[in-house]
Amino acid sequence: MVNNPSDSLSDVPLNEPQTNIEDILKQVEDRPPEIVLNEPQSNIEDILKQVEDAPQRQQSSNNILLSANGLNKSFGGLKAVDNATLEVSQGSITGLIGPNGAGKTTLFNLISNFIRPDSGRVIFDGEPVERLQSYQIAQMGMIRTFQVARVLSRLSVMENMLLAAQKQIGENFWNVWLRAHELKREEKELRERAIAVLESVGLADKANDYAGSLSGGQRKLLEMGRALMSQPKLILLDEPAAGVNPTLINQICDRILSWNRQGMTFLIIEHNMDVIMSLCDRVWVLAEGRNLAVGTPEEIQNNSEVLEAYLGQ
Ligand SMILES: Nc1ncnc2c1ncn2[C@@H]1O[C@H](COP(=O)(O)OP(=O)(O)OP(=O)(O)O)[C@@H](O)[C@H]1O
Repeated sequence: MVNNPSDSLSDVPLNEPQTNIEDILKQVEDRPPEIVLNEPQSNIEDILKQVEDAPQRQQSSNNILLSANGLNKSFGGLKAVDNATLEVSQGSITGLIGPNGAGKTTLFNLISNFIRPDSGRVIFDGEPVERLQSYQIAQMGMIRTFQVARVLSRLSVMENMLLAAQKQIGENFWNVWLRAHELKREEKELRERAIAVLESVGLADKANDYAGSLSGGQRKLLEMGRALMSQPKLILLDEPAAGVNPTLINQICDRILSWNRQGMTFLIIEHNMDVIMSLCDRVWVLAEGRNLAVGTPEEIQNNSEVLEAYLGQ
């Protein structure tokens, strides 16, 4: 006689699954000790990390938005940045100056992680960032510009602005292409914001021109506008006045001051001392990769070591 499957099922005692659960619970209880030991180890690491970070979190609550400590970077035998320290207070315009080759741009690159430090620590907005990718730092709200403005020449000024508003996910072609397509959804709101920012940098009438047709100074203004589109917490400007005519320099300074009054924090590398003196609350001086001085613009202007470093050049 062939067994009916339903008959055989009905033969299974009802309490069988309960027995299985008990077995499973027993197995969990009997887990090998090494599995259990792993858990406290990772907790201890977490706790140590929290203790390590505690002073910096404290600093952050003391109004320090960015702090770099003991940063080092060598290129072959050349120590470009040598145990450098720098702090930027929330809401400030902080200057970074020094003779040619002092290591200012390298320090910018280390802070924004365009290059990795050999050692040292960077805390941004209360978090250590020296191990993050540069795009992750940008996503956290630290945006930088370059000595030679990096605009997308074959796109219009407006397209440059719209792309900058997207979450920074790296600069390769496909990421840019993906971003361009994602834009469709939120375009209206972004366009309104872009027009407002372009008006504030005096480029609204160039919105439909190719970015490549702009002058060097206008590209710098566009780069600053792009930085603002992502609504950052801190903007790092690398020589905003270099190669720019005096009228545009005044316009750039006005814009920086006006955005600062609205709450934006800036760290600025600049050789033009008039710009540094008129904009900055506090100035850090580097020479040969090392910290030489820090103080108000007036203090720095009258610091004999700083004058010597520049004259020595
Ligand atoms: N990628 C690199 N490879 C080798 N050397 C480098 C590199 N980048 C910078 N340097 C060297 O490191 C030193 C510091 O350069 P850096 O550009 O940071 O100085 P800087 O203060 O920004 O100078 P400047 O005011 O002229 O722009 C210089 O001697 C420079 O030649």
